[in-house]
Amino acid sequence: MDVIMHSSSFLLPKLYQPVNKPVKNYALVVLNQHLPRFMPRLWDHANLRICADGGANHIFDEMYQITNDEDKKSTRNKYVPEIIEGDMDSIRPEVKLFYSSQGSKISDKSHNQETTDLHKCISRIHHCTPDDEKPNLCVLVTGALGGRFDHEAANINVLYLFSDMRIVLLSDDCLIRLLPRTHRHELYIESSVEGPHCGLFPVGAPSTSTTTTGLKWNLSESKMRFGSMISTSNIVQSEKVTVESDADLLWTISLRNLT
Ligand SMILES: Nc1ncnc2c1ncn2[C@@H]1O[C@H](COP(=O)(O)OP(=O)(O)OP(=O)(O)O)[C@@H](O)[C@H]1O
Ligand SMILES: Cc1ncc(C[n+]2csc(CCO)c2C)c(N)n1
Repeated sequence: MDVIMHSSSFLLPKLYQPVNKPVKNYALVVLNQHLPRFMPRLWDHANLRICADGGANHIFDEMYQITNDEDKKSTRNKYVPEIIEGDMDSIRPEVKLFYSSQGSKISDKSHNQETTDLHKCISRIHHCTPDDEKPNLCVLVTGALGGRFDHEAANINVLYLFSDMRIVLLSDDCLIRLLPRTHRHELYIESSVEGPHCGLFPVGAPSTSTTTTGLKWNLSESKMRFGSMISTSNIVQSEKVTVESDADLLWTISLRNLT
C-alpha cells in the first residue's frame, strides 16, 4: 500500500519550511467566518487565494487588524484574492465593487442553490488542477469549523466528495484532514504549532480495522464507529504518527496559540 505524507508546515513562516515538504503548492479558500490569527502566513504560502462569497468581507474588514498595519488602505490593496466564488448572497456590494476594481475575478453562481460555496470553490480548483499535479497541491480552508453545524457538516462532506485532493479544514483551534483508506498515512507533527490533542474517527462508514503508531492511546486492528468506540482526546507522542485503516478516517489535531 502506498504512503501519503502529511505536514502542517504551512503554519510555520515561509523561512522555516522543512526541506522535505510533502506538497509544493498551496491554494487558500477563505470562508464566511472570522479570519484565523495566522491568516497572513497562510496567504503568503498560497499561490491562489479564493474567497467563498462572504469570505471576501472578512479579508476586507479584518486583515489590517490582524497584520497590525496602520494604513488600512494599503493593506486592502495588498491582500486581493484572485477569485471570489459563490452565490453572492453574503458579499457586501462595496466589497464586491472594491475587489473587482482591484482585478479579482467575480464568479457569480447565484443560479446554483444545490451546492455550497465551499463546494463551488473546491470544484473550480479540482477542475483546473491536472490529475498528476493534485498530490502536489494542498488546499487550506479557513473558517471551516466553529459556527453553524450544518455548515460544518457540509464542509466535512467536501473532504469526502473530493477525496483525491489534499484539503485541510482550519479554525483558530484545530485542523481536520481526511485520511483515505486507499493509503497508509504518515503524519509529520510540527510540535511548535500543533498538538498534542488529537482525534481519529470514521464518519459515515465504520472501520473494522485501524492501526496507529505515535499516539498515547494507539489502535491495533481496532474497530471504530459512531455508536461504539471512536478515538477522541488522544495525545500525539511522537514526531511521526502513522495510520492504516480499512475506512476513510478524519484526523484532527489541536493548534497552538500561533500568531
Ligand atoms: N457559521 C459557519 N460555520 C462554518 N462554515 C461556514 C459558516 N458560515 C459560512 N461558512 C462557510 O462559508 C461559505 C460561504 O458562506 P456564506 O455565508 O456565503 O454561505 P451561504 O451560501 O449564504 O449559506 P446559507 O445560505 O446556508 O447561510 C459556506 O459555503 C460555508 O462553507
Ligand atoms: C436536499 C437539499 N437540501 C438543502 C438544499 C439547500 N442548499 C444546499 S447548498 C445551498 C447553497 C448555499 O449557498 C442551498 C440553498 C438543497 N438544494 N437540497
